[in-house]
Amino acid sequence: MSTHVDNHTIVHEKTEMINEPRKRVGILGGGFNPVHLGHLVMAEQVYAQLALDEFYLMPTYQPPHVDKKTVIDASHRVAMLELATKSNPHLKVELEEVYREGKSYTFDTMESLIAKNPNTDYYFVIGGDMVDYLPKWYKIDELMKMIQFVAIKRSGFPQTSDYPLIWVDSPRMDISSSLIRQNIQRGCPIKYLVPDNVIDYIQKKDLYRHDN
Ligand SMILES: Nc1ncnc2c1ncn2[C@@H]1O[C@H](COP(=O)(O)OP(=O)(O)OP(=O)(O)O)[C@@H](O)[C@H]1O
Ligand SMILES: O=C(O)c1ccc[n+]([C@@H]2O[C@H](COP(=O)([O-])O)[C@@H](O)[C@H]2O)c1
Repeated sequence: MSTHVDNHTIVHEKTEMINEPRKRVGILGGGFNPVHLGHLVMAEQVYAQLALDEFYLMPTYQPPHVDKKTVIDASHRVAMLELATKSNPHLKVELEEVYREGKSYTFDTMESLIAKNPNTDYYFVIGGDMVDYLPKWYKIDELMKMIQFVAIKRSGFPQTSDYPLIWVDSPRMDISSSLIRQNIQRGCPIKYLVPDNVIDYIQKKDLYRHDN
């Protein structure tokens, strides 16, 4: 087999890339400490309402801001995400930040993902509670030019921003990872708040009972 590549082949390949429809990919970044039904409902709603091609849940390695609490080891958070997304063919887990380690600044992550996938348009999803905090994100103005932010409307939080966000309406769910951790510590149920296979994992590994 010849490995010779002539100019005609290169031009042909470039034309193919240009003609290829751009891929539309959603990302929900978070601690997922642990993943809960609120995350999964948001992901599914944005995937469907924006007619995306794929959707990724992306665990942080280390939350980017110091005022955030610590998270348990990434290996457990990833294992729970794998279990939670197993039955849904278009929900996947993105491990970019876990592999990179260190603080998970979204700018660094998206710069790397865009370099690896230049034919993809990214839709980065955040809860409505995080919108007011966007001006404090690392290199936010550059990040805004690189990706499209999508905000999920959340009760009790304003639905306005100076940034060009897409607002998506999703069933309001008053669930958070903090609530799940609190329930576990207090011996309160987490059934129907977290997928059953994730509950099994939490019990088997004895997570969250002793610390937050
Ligand atoms: N119930 C929910 N409704 C809307 N957005 C949510 C909900 N739960 C989490 N989010 C959003 O999902 C993203 C990832 O959140 P994260 O993994 O930190 O979960 P969390 O439940 O907010 O965690 P914690 O309680 O530990 O702060 C964030 O943008 C957050 O605003
Ligand atoms: O890059 C930043 O400055 C930045 C600041 C706050 C949050 N984020 C990202 O927003 C996502 C949700 O954050 P959190 O703290 O609610 O888990 C997660 O992917 C973080 O990396 C990113």
